[in-house]
Amino acid sequence: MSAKTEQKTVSAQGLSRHFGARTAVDQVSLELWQGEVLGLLGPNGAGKTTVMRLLTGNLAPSTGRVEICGLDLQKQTLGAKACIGYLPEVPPLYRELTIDEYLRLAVRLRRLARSKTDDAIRKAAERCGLENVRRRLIGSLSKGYQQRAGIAQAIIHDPAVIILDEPTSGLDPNQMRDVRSLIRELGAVRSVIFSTHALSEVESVCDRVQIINHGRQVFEGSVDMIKLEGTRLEEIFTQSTLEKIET
Ligand SMILES: Nc1ncnc2c1ncn2[C@@H]1O[C@H](COP(=O)(O)OP(=O)(O)OP(=O)(O)O)[C@@H](O)[C@H]1O
Repeated sequence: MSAKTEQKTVSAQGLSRHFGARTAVDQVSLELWQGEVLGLLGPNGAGKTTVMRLLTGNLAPSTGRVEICGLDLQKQTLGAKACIGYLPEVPPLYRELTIDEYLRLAVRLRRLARSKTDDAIRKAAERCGLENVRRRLIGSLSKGYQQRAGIAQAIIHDPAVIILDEPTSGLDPNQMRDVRSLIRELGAVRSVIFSTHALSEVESVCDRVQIINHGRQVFEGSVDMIKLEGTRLEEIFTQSTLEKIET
């Protein structure tokens, strides 16, 4: 798998988030190092998106704290957010813009220096395999290419931490394979957290997996260790998310 280093990039402790009487996330902690890919798993409504929104500073926690590259997300917000790239579940795309125009907008939103704009767009487009469609309207591209555009905006500022909410959802098998290998490439030198419902994806792409159920962390472990022990992730998932029926 990838080359994990000693550099801790994400540290989230005791994160909870309530929406009125509903607890979406309950005391979740999470750590990530440079060169690591973490898969976030859980049934529908488990709290994965909410955890990601808390980690990216798009949502304030009810309790707990998040550090990104040693910066407190709530107190040193701008610095911490500059280290994060985020692809939400519904990618923030503008169908009427070309890829180039869209990435130019992403550069401006990230307040990168003007002199770095062209280079940043070229690198992000190259990394995401978008070189040949830079002048095409986003609305005219396939879902796979649109997803790549979403990832390109997330990495435009070369962040240390990349957070992707279901990046392969709705893609065909070839597009899935491409996005998975992109995640692996990104995770080789950065830190990536992504959510998915595809367990095989976690086994092939991730270094570690964390399972959430009803807002609580119910499993955390290394993918290599799971394989070494001869256990199947599917079994672990079923066991840790199984609803116990009271008799
Ligand atoms: N803004 C909100 N207001 C009220 N409840 C919310 C809000 N956002 C999320 N929730 C609730 O929090 C819980 C967790 O939702 P979340 O979207 O984080 O789950 P998820 O694991 O990402 O689900 P899925 O796999 O279906 O995308 C759900 O019960 C959801 O209804």
